[in-house]
Amino acid sequence: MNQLPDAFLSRMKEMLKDEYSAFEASYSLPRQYGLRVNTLKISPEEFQKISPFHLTPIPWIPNGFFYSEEDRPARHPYYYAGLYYLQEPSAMSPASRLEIQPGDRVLDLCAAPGGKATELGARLRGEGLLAANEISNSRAKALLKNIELFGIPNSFVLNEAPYRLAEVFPEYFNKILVDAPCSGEGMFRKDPAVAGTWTSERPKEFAKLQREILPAAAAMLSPGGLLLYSTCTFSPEENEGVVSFLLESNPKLHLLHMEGYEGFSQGIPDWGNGNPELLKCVRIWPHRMNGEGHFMALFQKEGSSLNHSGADASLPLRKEDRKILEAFFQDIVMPLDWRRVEVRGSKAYYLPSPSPAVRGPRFLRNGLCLGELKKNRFEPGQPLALAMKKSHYPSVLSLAPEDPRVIRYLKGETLSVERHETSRPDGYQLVCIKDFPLGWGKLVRGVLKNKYPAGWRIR
Ligand SMILES: C[S@@+](CC[C@H](N)C(=O)[O-])C[C@H]1O[C@@H](n2cnc3c(N)ncnc32)[C@H](O)[C@@H]1O
Repeated sequence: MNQLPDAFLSRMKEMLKDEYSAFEASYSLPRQYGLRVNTLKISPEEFQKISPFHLTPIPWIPNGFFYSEEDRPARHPYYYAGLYYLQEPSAMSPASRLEIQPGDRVLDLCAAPGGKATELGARLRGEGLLAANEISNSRAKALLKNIELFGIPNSFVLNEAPYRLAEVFPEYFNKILVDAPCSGEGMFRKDPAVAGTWTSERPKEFAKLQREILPAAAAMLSPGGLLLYSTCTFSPEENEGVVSFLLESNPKLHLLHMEGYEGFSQGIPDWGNGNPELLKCVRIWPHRMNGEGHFMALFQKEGSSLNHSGADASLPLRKEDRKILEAFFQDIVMPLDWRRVEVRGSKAYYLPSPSPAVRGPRFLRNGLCLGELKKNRFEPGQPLALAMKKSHYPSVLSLAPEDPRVIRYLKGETLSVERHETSRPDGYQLVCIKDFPLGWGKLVRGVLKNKYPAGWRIR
């Protein structure tokens, strides 16, 4: 670990007093590696059975595991099947403490690269809406890819400033996560470069930004709805200070207790405006548990939930498009509500329900991309493959993890396939690793043409 900034250390000394030496000593310990199972695709128990990694459950996250540095799960084909997300263990906490029910209207306002949005989306189980927003265009693209990899079928991916979204979605969402841009003091052990960019001005600058973002989130929260604010930093002004500001400026918001864990510490009222309610906030300290550091506050807005029963907005499907789509989808054993299928340009999408008719915000994706309509035929898309189960498609090439063709498939190479390996001798095959789809291939006389998208291929 490089030398930490002096101004940071002396502020932490003042904050932590007797505990400071334990905090400082935690920086000489190795960082923690975490993996969160995608429960849309596999249960944590089943994953443990098939996983080749050294996993130990993370006690405060039901689907989270510590893994060993030598495991390298980012290189394993299961990663490309979207079976898990690699995430620092304390960063798993915010999404786990925002209760999600299938059917909820969920907004992740600062979502890229998707560490928390993928978990929120998985817990919707395909019902309701996940709106994942990211202000930076390049980061929003990474977010989209992670949402597609996870197979989340009911999402919007947006690229907007929070205040612009607030104009479009007044009191619309009943669950909102604001995992705010912050000075990142809890990242110093994981990513020493963050320590290099820290200055003593950073907390104040970020607190200003957080005070701009949170009112927009509060305006989009429906009565009775829940808002979780989180940062990965320790500075009081970005945490208890910002929470105090939000409570003072929004009298309808109240703090709630979160499901505890022995290592969680309370917020400190004196680090905000002295309001004893701040004790309900949670601080994760690296010297008190096996995580790098986080802060969370869970708010509820007064009132009871509004009924958003507005009709879903989808364009009518042209007869000829539907005919082409039906020819492909008649084979797929996956429930499809045709009122939610929309063709834009040459691409077909499956819209979430609800799918509010909104104008104005920049969308990177509105619904699940099913694939492309070509002249009188349909080419299924990569996001569709990842949102499917092996049992949904009648002809599957199921490869064992150790089969060298898995890596060759992920590299975009053409594969040889024996006749007995698929049910159909030609046409589209859903290529799977064990039971989990990786993408499409098209079989012609024993040769599988690779349909794995060029931008996703491994080198
Ligand atoms: C802590 S990161 C989010 C991490 C993400 N939730 C995850 O778990 O993968 C904060 C995000 O806020 C975005 N951001 C920066 N300025 C912003 C602003 N003014 N309004 C909204 N988001 C902003 C950053 O681009 C960054 O992606």
